[in-house]
Amino acid sequence: GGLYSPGDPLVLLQVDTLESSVLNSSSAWLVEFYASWCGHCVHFAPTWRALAADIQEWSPAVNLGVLDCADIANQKMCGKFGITGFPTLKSLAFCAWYFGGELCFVPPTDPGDSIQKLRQSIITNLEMHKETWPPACPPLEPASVEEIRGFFQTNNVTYLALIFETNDSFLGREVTLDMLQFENIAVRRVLSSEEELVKKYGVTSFPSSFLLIKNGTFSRIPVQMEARSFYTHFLRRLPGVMRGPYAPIRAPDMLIKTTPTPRRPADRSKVYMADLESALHYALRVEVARFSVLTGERVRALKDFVAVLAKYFPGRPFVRNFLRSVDRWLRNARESRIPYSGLEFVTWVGCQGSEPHFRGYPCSLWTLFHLLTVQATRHRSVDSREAARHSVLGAMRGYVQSFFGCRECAQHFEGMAAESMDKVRSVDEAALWLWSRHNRVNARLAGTETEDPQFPKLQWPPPELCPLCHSVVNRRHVWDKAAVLRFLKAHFSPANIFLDYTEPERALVVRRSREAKEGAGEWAMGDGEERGEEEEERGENGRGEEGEKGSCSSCTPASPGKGQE
Ligand SMILES: Cc1cc2nc3c(=O)[nH]c(=O)nc-3n(C[C@H](O)[C@H](O)[C@H](O)COP(=O)(O)OP(=O)(O)OC[C@H]3O[C@@H](n4cnc5c(N)ncnc54)[C@H](O)[C@@H]3O)c2cc1C
Repeated sequence: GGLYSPGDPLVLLQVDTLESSVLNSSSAWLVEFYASWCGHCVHFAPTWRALAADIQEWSPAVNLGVLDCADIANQKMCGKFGITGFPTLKSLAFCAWYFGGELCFVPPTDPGDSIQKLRQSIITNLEMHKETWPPACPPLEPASVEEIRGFFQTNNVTYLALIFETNDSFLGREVTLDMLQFENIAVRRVLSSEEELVKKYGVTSFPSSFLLIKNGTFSRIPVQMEARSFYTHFLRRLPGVMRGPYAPIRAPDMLIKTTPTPRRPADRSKVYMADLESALHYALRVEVARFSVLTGERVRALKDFVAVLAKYFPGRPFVRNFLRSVDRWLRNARESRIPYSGLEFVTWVGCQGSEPHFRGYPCSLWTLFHLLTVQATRHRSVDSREAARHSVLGAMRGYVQSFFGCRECAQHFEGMAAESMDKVRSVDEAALWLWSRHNRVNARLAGTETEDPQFPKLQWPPPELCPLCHSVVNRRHVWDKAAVLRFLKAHFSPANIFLDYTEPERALVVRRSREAKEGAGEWAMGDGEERGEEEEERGENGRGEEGEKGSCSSCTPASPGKGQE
């Protein structure tokens, strides 16, 4: 389930229905690619729904759809469309790209736009595709004197409504599309510059509209206001005008399979390895993989992120081996371009929301980074270059900037980072910095529609988790930072990570692509036919069966003294 339901006046697409209904369709499609976990998509959904309702009548020519890129099944398709942030609007214009492999997107519309602006930009986009005009779409260009003169000879309708307007007005085109499903009437726009027609009908104000009847008579359309809804209301009630047999496209909705996710009871005082591993997979295999090729800043961000993970992630041995291999591979890769492909399992436990669009990935990403900042306090680095390479906050900043799909979240986070991240002087301060910035985000989001009612956004840790963190001075709440730091170190410690609901161990492999040409490689996680040097690196308890139950102290990279550096 995503943010939309089958009752909404738009088409819920899935990877299979996208192929069958959108590609090669006789109408134009505007598809919102969203991620159900993305707060800004939650905010945008009412706008998109309202737009769909507003232009429902245009549906033989223009259809609105949605595709949830957070749904693993759709991931590849989203990658194919080059979706790198959410929400993204793309118009899939009816041209032959599916056959020719050519993508013909129009520039995405700004999700902050009003319904009117979005509606008008649909028309503008349609008009940019003159050669590939959707067969189901009526002509929208201005009418000429000749066309009007011979109109009733060439068209079998009783009425022709002429909307006189200035060039920049969208009214005529909107009413034309609004009347698309109605028979026995046509609507054409006439520009105010079309002097002969303006004179002929005695038009004195723009916009205004005239009704021509097949028997040769004409009259001004009497409306209270020269506006879209008044025109369509009048025209749809003319005698002999009725709705045609067009049936809107709804069928694909039926194909949407929603498998209810089982509730996984979780304890709020614990951290779950399933969330952390899911965050890793989602980050590396979904978010990073959205970019078909990585270059420049993104390569650096990925390298820093993986370096930090390889050093600090207290994972099961096979995950740690995997991270170290990726790190090594990324560091040694001379190539500046790194293509790769995807992988697919994600289970939320501590981050499971009461609805599928709550919590999940962003929750696990916060958890992962808190854990990493705390792990870093356990490794004192002597070499400052080494320390810089393993700066958790720097890696988080780079990751969020380069890859985090919720682009507005990324902007907010970057704002906070730019303001104060460089003032952080120690690993302890880094853990506290992230804690306090996360609390700022919690405060900003409390009470908004992205808040899961069952997990209200509170200042964290609440008194029941850490009584000592809170005190009151002069009747004002104050945090005891030393207590908070102690609490963070205990909460995000390997001993507090539980393995409930983790997937069984898999061998995760980094390999050079078989097809790799010179200068390019691939990295992939697989079921592991190709175990290379990673095999030798397996930890002492390679199978980790004990570790499947209880906490994860046995799967940590060892305590500081044990020399994992
Ligand atoms: C970098 C970043 C920026 C974001 N910006 C936005 C935004 O601008 N707008 C938007 O709508 N959403 C944003 N989000 C998403 C949002 O912050 C939440 O992650 C999401 O709404 C899920 O909330 P949640 O209730 O699961 O708890 P989360 O806030 O995700 O927290 C996850 C878990 O971390 C623990 N926790 C909570 N607070 C703290 C803390 N202060 N210190 C340590 N641990 C803590 C708790 O155990 C909590 O369950 C952002 C996410 C990230 C990762």
